[in-house]
Amino acid sequence: MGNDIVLKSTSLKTGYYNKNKVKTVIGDFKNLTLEKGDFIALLGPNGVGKSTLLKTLSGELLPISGSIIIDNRNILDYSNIEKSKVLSFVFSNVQIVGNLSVKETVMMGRYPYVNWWGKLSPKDDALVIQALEDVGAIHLIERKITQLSDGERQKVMIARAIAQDTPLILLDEPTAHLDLINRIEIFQLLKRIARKHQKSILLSTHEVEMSLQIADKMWILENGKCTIGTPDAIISEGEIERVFSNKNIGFDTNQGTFNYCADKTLFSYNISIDSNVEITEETRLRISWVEKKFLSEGCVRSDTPDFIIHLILDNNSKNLVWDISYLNTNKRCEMDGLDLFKTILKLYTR
Ligand SMILES: Nc1ncnc2c1ncn2[C@@H]1O[C@H](COP(=O)(O)OP(=O)(O)OP(=O)(O)O)[C@@H](O)[C@H]1O
Repeated sequence: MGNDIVLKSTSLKTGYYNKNKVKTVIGDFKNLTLEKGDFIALLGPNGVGKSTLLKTLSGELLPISGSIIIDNRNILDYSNIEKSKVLSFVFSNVQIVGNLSVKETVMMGRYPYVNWWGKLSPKDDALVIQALEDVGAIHLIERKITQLSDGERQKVMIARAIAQDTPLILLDEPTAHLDLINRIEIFQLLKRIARKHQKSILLSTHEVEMSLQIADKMWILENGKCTIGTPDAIISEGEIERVFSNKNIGFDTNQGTFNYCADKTLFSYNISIDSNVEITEETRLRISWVEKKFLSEGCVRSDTPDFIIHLILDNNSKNLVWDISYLNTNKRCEMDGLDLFKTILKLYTR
């Protein structure tokens, strides 16, 4: 195993045994490798087997077959205490045991290293402080874990994993239930940790757009198989569209974002801008959002459209207005996208 490889699995099958010892294979993976400093997002639809894979890689679940080597040793050969020195696992639903303080919670990450007398050393104390500083939660150190918000608690659980100081950190949906700012913060924080401490980090997530922007590599699970690649490779191979798009969700490969589309085509349109209109950034933005609205309603752009929509400067009001041509009718309406859509819909359905 190369020096930078932290985990390597070979011919790994994940899954479960029922009461009668009948096995269900959930995932079948040829080779999976995690290297030092990797920040990897594990993605896939609900129920595809992300948690099962993480639990198997962490040794919580036995593989159906195949091997997992961590730090040059088979995971089955590790005692629990030895395993907690090579990998830490952050769960999505934080199980709070007792009424511990933030400091005591992060201290738990140091228990694999307690000395003969079961005592934590000043070095352990320093590592706990450092971990809380790394996640930006040092100000919470004296608080009770039960008195934190979900985002704060998640940062503390990540601090505990940092304090555990393992080469490998696995996280199961660490951003579930968090608001956008906290989701981005957790992603960036984990990436910083991967870089700064050369940890290998694998997290399961449903954040496709964020993973494309922040992760080094993506592992995409589908039908029990895993496709691995950098975001640019994954996008250019059309993998995101294939796995995550459907008739209602389109993927914009240039922007790396999803667009919501309607099931049925309603009407076709074309938008143009009058030469008297000054095209500012705001106008351009407005039009692009009008088009998103149209897309979500099932309207398609066409060169031979049902509706010709022209953005003009109204001579009287000096405001920008939409001029709509449909059959032999002309109608005007406010710049607003919803107003435009409703006006067109009325003409179309009358
Ligand atoms: N203990 C279990 N015994 C049997 N089957 C299980 C068990 N836990 C999960 N499964 C099944 O294994 C499959 C994969 O579940 P898993 O939780 O790994 O999916 P996931 O990709 O993490 O899903 P989600 O995105 O919804 O969290 C599902 O069909 C699930 O019902």
